[in-house]
This record gives sequence, structure tokens and C-alpha cells, in this order.
Amino acid sequence: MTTFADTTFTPPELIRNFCIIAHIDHGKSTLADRMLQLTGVVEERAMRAQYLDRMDIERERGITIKAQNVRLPWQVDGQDHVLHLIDTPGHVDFTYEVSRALEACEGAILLVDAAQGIEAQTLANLYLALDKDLHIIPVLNKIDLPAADPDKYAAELANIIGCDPGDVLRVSAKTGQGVKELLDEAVRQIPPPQGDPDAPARAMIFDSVYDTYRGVVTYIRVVDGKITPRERIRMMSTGATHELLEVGIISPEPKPCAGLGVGEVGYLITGVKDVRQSRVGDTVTRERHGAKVPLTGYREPKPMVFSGLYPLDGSDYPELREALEKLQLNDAALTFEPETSVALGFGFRCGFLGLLHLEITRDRLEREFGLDLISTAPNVVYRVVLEDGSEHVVTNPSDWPGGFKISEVHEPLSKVTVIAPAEFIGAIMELCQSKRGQLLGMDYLSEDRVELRYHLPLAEIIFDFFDSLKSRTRGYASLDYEEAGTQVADLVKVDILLQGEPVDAFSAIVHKDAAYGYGNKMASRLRELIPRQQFEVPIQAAIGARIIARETIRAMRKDVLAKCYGGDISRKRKLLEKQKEGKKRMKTVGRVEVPQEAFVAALSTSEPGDKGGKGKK
Ligand SMILES: Nc1nc2c(ncn2[C@@H]2O[C@H](COP(=O)(O)OP(=O)(O)OP(=O)(O)O)[C@@H](O)[C@H]2O)c(=O)[nH]1
Repeated sequence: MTTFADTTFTPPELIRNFCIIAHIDHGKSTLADRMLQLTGVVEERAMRAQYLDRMDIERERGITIKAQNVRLPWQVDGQDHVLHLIDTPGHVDFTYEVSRALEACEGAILLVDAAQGIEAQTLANLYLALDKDLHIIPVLNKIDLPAADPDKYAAELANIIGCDPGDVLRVSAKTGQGVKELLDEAVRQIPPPQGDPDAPARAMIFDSVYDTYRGVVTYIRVVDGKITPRERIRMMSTGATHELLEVGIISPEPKPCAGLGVGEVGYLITGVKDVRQSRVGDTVTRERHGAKVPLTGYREPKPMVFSGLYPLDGSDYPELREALEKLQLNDAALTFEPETSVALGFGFRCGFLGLLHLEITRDRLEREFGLDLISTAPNVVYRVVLEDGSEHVVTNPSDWPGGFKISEVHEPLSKVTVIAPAEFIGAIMELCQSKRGQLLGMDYLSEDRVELRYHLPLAEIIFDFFDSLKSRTRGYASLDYEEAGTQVADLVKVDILLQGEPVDAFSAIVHKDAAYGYGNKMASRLRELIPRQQFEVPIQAAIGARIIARETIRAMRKDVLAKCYGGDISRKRKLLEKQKEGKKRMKTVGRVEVPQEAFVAALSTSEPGDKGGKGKK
């Protein structure tokens, strides 16, 4: 079979661009691996599990964070074709990246686990793909599993897509069964790319990654014209121009080529050092005789969830800054700015696309940069309108305009989809109601499985919603959420005071009805964690000047020398030295000395979850 590795400008009618969309763990990476093997792109002995997931952390968590793409040769009816498989991230936090990757395709393989059926992200991704008018090939995976029920789930899929259950392909990505036939069908069913080869060049960036040696590697799909090396290109959203150092294809390692034509997918290297100069969704054109109109839909990545990150050891602050700067080279959506906290010292206020993005970032900081971190409870972005008409954007409880008359607070809202066995409907509804949810609709996917749609404040989801959902449904529910505008809500800022002094790291913006609960919980937790002082310490929770909860740490006289009867002066000195050492790690709030560990412990139990363990949604 001819390999197309070095050929350029493949005629569009021989190209098929497609992606695999699936709920997490339904086998997307395994199927991609099988395709690499079957098309001969990766030799058997070089094959390693999940070839396309490059980052270690991806492989460990088993999730795909960054899209990768690969060119596969495939022959159907004696005709050589070029398939571009575009790997999409599956998680809600990266919906924008998913939608860009879909834009680079004409078809999508909708992969569903034959033992589980459709899940929340199957639907979310399917709707995105239909929105882009992609041809959908429905496929059931894992048919080798004893628990597989392909007939039931073929009917479910056919029902959602509106096709015949007989059209749903059945494969096992693990054994390879049915994968050849799937590749054949991809060539037969997916339409070839359309585009004008003589028009000014336009290519869409659907991914860009930072490589330590080569700078930013930008993945593009050419829509019109062609992109050739050694010309200057322009990024249409910013107008910035760059020298093209290399153009190439991935098969499965990068290979330089003489250019990319209509419908082709490949990469560019320009020597820029920061992915924010080469952003997903942007259009690339030539500097001279370039296109005038960009391809549609570029959007700035917008952080939705904020959290303070502090080094446990204050002297690590410069390392934390450096690490964040390095991560930002590869993550256009990550934002950070310095902040200080009475309780935690110097740190950074960081913005993330969502909770998983936060967890991954913290994981990488700890693992790749060896930092020990404490993160404050995450919060969303609020828009506060004062009675004088002025508006404030609040990404940090400490920015809350206290002391002013507030007329309205707007909070971000999400549209949430939950799919679960029907027996859990009651439990799910109860949970959503307790989180200020509004039922939008409910549908049965099959006799015993339902889809529930809710409007929920994003702030309620980013706390412990997913964990509560899982425990109430014994792990059977799946969840997906998307932005759905904002709503006016009755929100207040609750401060926690030690001896009348607010402890900034514990302030939170919560719904009025939840304020007492939050105040009581934090006050009693701190009472247990803070050691007794030589005087009485009141712990209070307050909304503005109004105290809503109070606990007291009773006074205790701590005399370190009490144990030291006898007159051994050197022993006395040693004990006093030790006390001084201990004091260094104390933070002083007002007159109260609190060991940093107490703050850390109080915060970590209010975090969304233990670190590292719950990436999957
Ligand atoms: N028995 C069986 N197991 C499979 C099959 N395909 C995938 N798996 C297993 O299912 C699990 C998830 O597969 P992945 O390929 O990592 O799933 P994914 O959809 O890529 O997951 P993300 O990258 O996290 O979105 C792995 O343990 C695979 O070994 C199959 O056909 N049969």
C-alpha cells in the first residue's frame, strides 16, 4: 500500500477527516490505538497503550487533555485514501477545544460502551457534532465484554440519532474486532472536505501545544488555498505575523512536508514560545495576499472558576510563580495574579475553565514542579451591581464590595444533564433541588434509563455536586454541564472572624439560605483546630456587621517551663528555643497565633475533593 507520509496536496476527494466522540472511558483512546495499528502507522512492537495521549499525567489519569491528530493511510476498493483522525478531549471543561476539533472534521464516530449505553457526555458531544453538521457513525464498543448488551444500546443510539438499529456498528477496540469494517465505513460514509484551492489560504487552529525544544507546535486544518513553509503567516484574531519555520504532518511522529492543501490536517512551527500567540479557534492566513475574512467562531478562553493557590512553605513562592509561567506557555486558558492572605501568606489567584482544569493544574504543579500547595475553596465569577449603578466583577470573596448598598448580584448559571437509571430519579431531583436547581425536562432513553435536564448555579456544581450525585446514585449517574448565562441571586459574603479580625482565606460568597450553615460549619471546625491561647478567642461568622454564628476557644495558660522543676538552665533555654521555632510557623491574626496547619486543615476539608483522585466526570 502506498503511504502518504511524504505526499502533499492529496486531492480532497481522497481525504476523510473525522474524530471519535465518546463519554469518558468508553474506549476512545483504545480505538485510536487499534486504528494506528491496523493502518500500519505504528508497528506492533512500538505500540504502547494510548499512543495518542502524550502527557504522562494524561496516561496516568487515563484522560485526554490535549487533542492530538494523526494521518492514517487506508485503502478501500483498491483506492488509497488519507484519513485524518482528530483526537478530541472528552471533558466538559474543554468543550471549546472539543468544538474546535469537531470543526476540523466532516464526520464523527460516536462511540458508546456496549455495557453502559449513552452517558451525559455522549449526548453533549453528539449535540456539538450535530451542530457542526458532521456525519455521525454510531458505534458500540466493548462487545467482547460479557456484560455487553448491544441490542439494547443499539436501539438507544438509533433512537437518539434517528437511524436504524442495524446501522449501528459493533466493535471491540480491545480485540480489534470490527475495526477494519469501521475504517471502511468511515471512507464510504464521511463526505470529503470542500474548499477552494485557489482562494487565499485559510486554516483553522484546532490545537496548539508547547514543546520545550521546538516552541509552540500549532495544529491546523486547511480550509482554502495552501500553506507552504518559508512564507510569512498572519494570525487573524491578533494580526500578529510570524515566519513559518516548518510545516508537516503527524504519522504518528511529526514529519516535515512541502505544504498542506485543502482539507489537509497537519502542524506549523513558527518559533513562538507561548501558546497564547497561537490560539485554538484562530484563523491562519498568509501575510501577503491573505484572506480578508476569518473562519467563524474564534473565542477567547474564559476562566469560569477561581481559586487561590499558596505554597505551603512560603519560601517556595518564586518557584510557584515560575511554574505557573511555564504552565501558561502550554495553556492559554490559565490565568493568575499575585494575591496575599493573612492566613496563607503570598500566593496567586488563578482562573480555570472548570474544576477538572483546576485539579489538573494543581496536580502538575505538585508533580512536575515538586511544590506543596494549598488551594482555597473555588469560586465562580460574580457581577455585583451597586445601588449607585456601578458594577463590580468579583472573582475573589475579598473583592466583594462590602459597606456599599448592593442592588443586584448576578451569578453564572449552567445547564446540567444527568443520565442515570430510573430508580434514582427521586434522589437526583432531591439533590438538584437542594442546590437551587430548576428542572427543565426529563426523557426516558430506554425503559429503565432517564435523562434529566436542570438549570443549576455553577457555584453549586463546583463544590461537591458530582460527589453527592455519585454517592446518591451508587456511581451510576453521569453528569455534563454547559454555560447557560447568568441569573440574579440572593447572595451574601460570609466572613469568619478570629477575635474580631477577619480571616480572608475563609470568606465565602454563598446563597443567603446557606450562610448560617457555612458560618456554623467553619466556626466549629476552627474551634477544634486552633489550639488554646492564653486568652479567650471568639470565632465568629458574620455577614457584614451582623454576627450569625459564634464559637469560643477557652483560655489556657501555657507555661513551657512548668515541666521544668529543678534548676537546669540549659534545659530551660532549649525549651524556650523550641517554643520560638514553633512560633515561626504561626500566623498571627489580631493577637491570636494560629499554626498554619490549622488553616490548611480547615480549608482542605472544605475543598471539592481529595487531590488527584477525581478527575473523571
Ligand atoms: N473489554 C474491553 N475493554 C475496552 C475496550 N475498549 C476499551 N476498553 C477499556 O476501557 C477503558 C477505557 O478505555 P480508554 O480507551 O482509555 O477510554 P477513553 O474513552 O479514551 O477515555 P478518555 O481518554 O479518558 O476519554 C480501558 O481500561 C480500556 O482497556 C473493548 O473493546 N473491550
